[in-house]
Amino acid sequence: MEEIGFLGTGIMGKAMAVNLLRHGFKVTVWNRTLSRCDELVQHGASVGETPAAVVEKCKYTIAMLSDPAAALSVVFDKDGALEQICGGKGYIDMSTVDADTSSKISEAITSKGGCFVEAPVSGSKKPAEDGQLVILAAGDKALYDQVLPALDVLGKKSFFLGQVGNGAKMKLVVNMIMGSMMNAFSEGVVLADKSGLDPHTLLDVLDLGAIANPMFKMKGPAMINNSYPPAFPLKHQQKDMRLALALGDENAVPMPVAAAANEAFKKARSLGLGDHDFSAVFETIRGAQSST
Ligand SMILES: NC(=O)C1=CN([C@@H]2O[C@H](COP(=O)(O)OP(=O)(O)OC[C@H]3O[C@@H](n4cnc5c(N)ncnc54)[C@H](OP(=O)(O)O)[C@@H]3O)[C@@H](O)[C@H]2O)C=CC1
Ligand SMILES: O=CCCC(=O)O
Repeated sequence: MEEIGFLGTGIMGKAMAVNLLRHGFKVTVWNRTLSRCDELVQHGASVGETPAAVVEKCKYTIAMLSDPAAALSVVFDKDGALEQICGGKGYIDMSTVDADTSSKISEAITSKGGCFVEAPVSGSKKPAEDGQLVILAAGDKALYDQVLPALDVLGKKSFFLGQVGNGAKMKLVVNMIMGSMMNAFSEGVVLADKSGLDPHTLLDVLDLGAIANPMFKMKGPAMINNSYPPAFPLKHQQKDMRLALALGDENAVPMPVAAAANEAFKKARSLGLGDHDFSAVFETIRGAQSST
């Protein structure tokens, strides 16, 4: 496949770009904080000075950026990707954003003759390192087919969901469920502990029953030790709850559970936990219990 551009080398972008390099792809990376590209250079990446420079060099460019503001800025600002988009170029935005943001980017790219696919992902740092993401793509089917060899390296399964916006919406629904689950799980672990049960035994019981899942299994032991090394930063989970609640507003879907979960993530952010893993929402319950 042609050389791939990669914009955004945070937790996910770095792991994904390294994975592409390991599988023999030529990759040119850019990150707002350029020094964060250094490690990728050691893995064989080239560096572009700006998003525009990366798009000029590469037929296909992937973006993996924190939120809607970042995704828009990297496309529309000076030296942004849009400056070099033209016929034959493809732009694949894998950031988690809302459908409106994705549509704005899609319209701008296609108005200059380029092709656009949104492709947010399920799965976190480790699945990104291992090429085990679940890819929720939508947009230009021809571009999707062209970049499948790269998506197949990044993920264990890709869904093509039709028109632009459907990938973004699917991702927000999934993360809304995940954020609500994390809150219920946190309450359960604290309740077990405070009522005299061993929380480790709770994890064993959960793991054998109908609500067993990789998230409880993976995050539970660290949470019990009050340890939250960032795989999925809490500030991004709260962004996803906010965007999912807005989608609920648009569609008149009552979501009281998600709204309460969002409040807990906001509280965690106000306690300075935004850069911790999203499981640090546990602290808002543990802390409330210990102060009473
Ligand atoms: N971590 C996870 O488990 C998962 C995350 N996601 C989603 O993937 C995306 C990336 O997440 P993750 O890698 O964890 O996040 P990080 O916070 O680790 O990285 C964010 C990236 O966005 C860049 N960025 C932030 N603001 C701007 C801006 N205004 N202009 C240009 N670049 C900007 C950062 O650059 P700089 O280094 O300069 O700050 C960095 O490259 C998010 O949308 C997230 O919701 C999806 C699935 C899983
Ligand atoms: O958006 C982040 C998703 C994290 C996960 O799926 O484990």
